[in-house]
Amino acid sequence: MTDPTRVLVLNSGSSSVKYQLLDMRDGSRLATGLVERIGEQTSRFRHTGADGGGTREQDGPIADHEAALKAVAEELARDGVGLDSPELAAIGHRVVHGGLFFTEPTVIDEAVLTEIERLIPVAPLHNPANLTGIRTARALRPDLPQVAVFDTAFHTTMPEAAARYAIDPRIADRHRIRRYGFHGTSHAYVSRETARLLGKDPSEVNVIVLHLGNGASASAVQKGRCVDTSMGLTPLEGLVMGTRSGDLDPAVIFHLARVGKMSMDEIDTLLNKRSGLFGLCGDNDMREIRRRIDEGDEEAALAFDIYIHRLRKYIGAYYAVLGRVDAVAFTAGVGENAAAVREAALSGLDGLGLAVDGERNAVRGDAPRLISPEGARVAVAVVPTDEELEIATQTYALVGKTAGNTQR
Ligand SMILES: Nc1ncnc2c1ncn2[C@@H]1O[C@H](COP(=O)(O)OP(=O)(O)O)[C@@H](O)[C@H]1O
Ligand SMILES: CC(=O)OP(=O)(O)O
Ligand SMILES: [Mg+2]
Repeated sequence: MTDPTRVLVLNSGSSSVKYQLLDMRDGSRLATGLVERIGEQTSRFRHTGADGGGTREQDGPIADHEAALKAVAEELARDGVGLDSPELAAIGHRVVHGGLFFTEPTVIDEAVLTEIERLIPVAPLHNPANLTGIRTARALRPDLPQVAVFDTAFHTTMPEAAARYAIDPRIADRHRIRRYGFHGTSHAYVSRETARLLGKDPSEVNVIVLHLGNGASASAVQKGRCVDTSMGLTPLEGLVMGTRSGDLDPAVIFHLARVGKMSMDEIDTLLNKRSGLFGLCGDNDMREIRRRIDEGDEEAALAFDIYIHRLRKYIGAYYAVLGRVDAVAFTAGVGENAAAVREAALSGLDGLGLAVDGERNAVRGDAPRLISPEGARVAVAVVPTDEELEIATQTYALVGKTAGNTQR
């Protein structure tokens, strides 16, 4: 029998599961899908078969991540590519928080599960969902290698000056408080693809990557290595996000507790789930915000301005961190689709060699592309991220290695 060549990737988020089944011989997608709003009455499940065909949708409550994964397994089986398939080589899981311990993709065993569990206090929205994904998949296919690919891994190269907070290091170390950074799989993939777009090796270029999805983060990548990123101990720090505040004076928390009489849990929920664009104007979808701005809505316009102001500050900061910048790359849902965000983020920065060409910026598409004017000192690019492909690639490489199989 030939070696199995398929990898299933599970990206279990706080309230969603995204998945892709890939054939690693050519990277083709045999199935993709998304379960959204898990735990609510209005859950939605969209499954798409090979070559983007045979999309099936289901609406209705899906109680938890375990139920979601079982539904995913059933849909895959209906397409004849179920988890029992002998062609499946491994399952790759996105794990958001890997602390400092995990710097590489890792085959999951009991000790790895224990460590991921130990990190729950610093990733309460994400790690429990990731663990459920792993445990459910293991129960369905106990014989199959399961690999964890960590959001934090790419950022473990950050120098101490960038990774440490200015607090007593003994207290910081005791509680493992430092800046870990997230979305690393995306920052790694996009910085590499940006170098490729420029026709260079990643070791030759400095890139500022702006991952603007529902969660959003920026990173400074120097010659292929991350030297700074905007998320910290948890995915709350940094940019203004869909529902997260990003940076604020930590004293806001004391003030809300002492003067506002809010509990720690209430403040946590406020800053993680009821802030950012949503907290500012009641919408977290950039499409809706742009639509409201076009209709003259001032609340939406201010939310947009606050979002852009923060983004510009990080671009300037990472310019200084890197010293020389070869490219700025926009990625994820907002970065790939919202031309208005890209234009506003870089307007008036010609002095830094940064500019966006209006016509190029208006072009839509799935391919990496330049949006800076011809001959610009710094390339500005839209580079679609593909966390699932990157996780599959890393998973397959590791499983091949582990099995002593160097064939790719
Ligand atoms: N055509 C579009 N124009 C502007 N924003 C968009 C568009 N499509 C998606 N988005 C934004 O992308 C966000 C989702 O980004 P995504 O990277 O998929 O996030 P996540 O992986 O965190 O769920 C949406 O909330 C929306 O704000
Ligand atoms: C780490 C993080 O913020 O992830 P997401 O954008 O998927 O919520
Ligand atoms: Mg995302």
